[in-house]
Amino acid sequence: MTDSENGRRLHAVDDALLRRREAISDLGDALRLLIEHATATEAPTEELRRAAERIRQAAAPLGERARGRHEPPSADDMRAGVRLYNPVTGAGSAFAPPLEIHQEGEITVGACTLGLAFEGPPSYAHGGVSAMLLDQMLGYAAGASGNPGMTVRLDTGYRRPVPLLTPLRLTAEVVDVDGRRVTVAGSIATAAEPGEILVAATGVFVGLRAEQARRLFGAIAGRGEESRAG
Ligand SMILES: CCCCCCCCCCCCCC(=O)SCCNC(=O)CCNC(=O)[C@H](O)C(C)(C)COP(=O)(O)OP(=O)(O)OC[C@H]1O[C@@H](n2cnc3c(N)ncnc32)[C@H](O)[C@@H]1OP(=O)(O)O
Repeated sequence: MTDSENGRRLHAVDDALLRRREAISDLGDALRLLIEHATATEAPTEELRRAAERIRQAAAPLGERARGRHEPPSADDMRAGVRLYNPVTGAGSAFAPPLEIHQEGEITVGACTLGLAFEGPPSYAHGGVSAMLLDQMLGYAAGASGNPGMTVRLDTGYRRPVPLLTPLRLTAEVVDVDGRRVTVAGSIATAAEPGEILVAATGVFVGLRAEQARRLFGAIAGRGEESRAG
């Protein structure tokens, strides 16, 4: 194969992957709309039954070719941090708000709006949802500082309830690195009043030893090697 033929082939693979990622995001958008409408709906009971039937029909072909627990999604790229089904940030996840995260210097900044599906106390977010957002934010900050790790501790202080259907601003910052142990602090506020902290959290993240990484993720890494080799 000539260089230009090889180049065209790689380009076609990239295009196919990009199209698949777009399709996954599109499906994620549709699922999130479905969840939000299904949570908010006061449609007649018969309409709920018809919708349930149509949704089962739509879901069936998606289940025909499904991956298993140790098989990463074909459109993901773990090394590049592309995780389309992450339940907090994944564009393809039905549950994800999704939270959008970026880095501003040393500070990790996140933005999202929680819909009615995330309700705990009436009109406010469930406390577990706030903890989930903060776990992701703090974990991202640890990774962005060059110290990726798993959460071993997450302390969450709920100062004010987090309003639904309101743009939120989240921040996180590494406060200490002690060997494999990284301590990160973060918070949730509304975008309109970023100075008023609603929820504050401190998390401890531990970088895995090689043996721990092999024990926990060896099966998945093995699959990655196989699919790259193939
Ligand atoms: C741009 C970059 C982007 C990056 C994007 C990435 C985004 C990702 C975001 C993802 C976000 C989501 C992330 C998630 O959701 S991660 C999912 C939730 N977390 C877990 O499932 C972790 C479960 N825990 C374990 O499997 C083990 O504890 C591991 C394997 C992690 C450590 O194994 P082990 O427990 O046997 O420990 P060790 O012998 O190795 O020693 C470890 C060191 O740590 C200290 N320690 C242990 N426990 C605690 C504790 N509770 N408080 C304080 N310190 C603790 C310990 O004393 C020792 O310190 P030292 O004695 O050496 O000083």
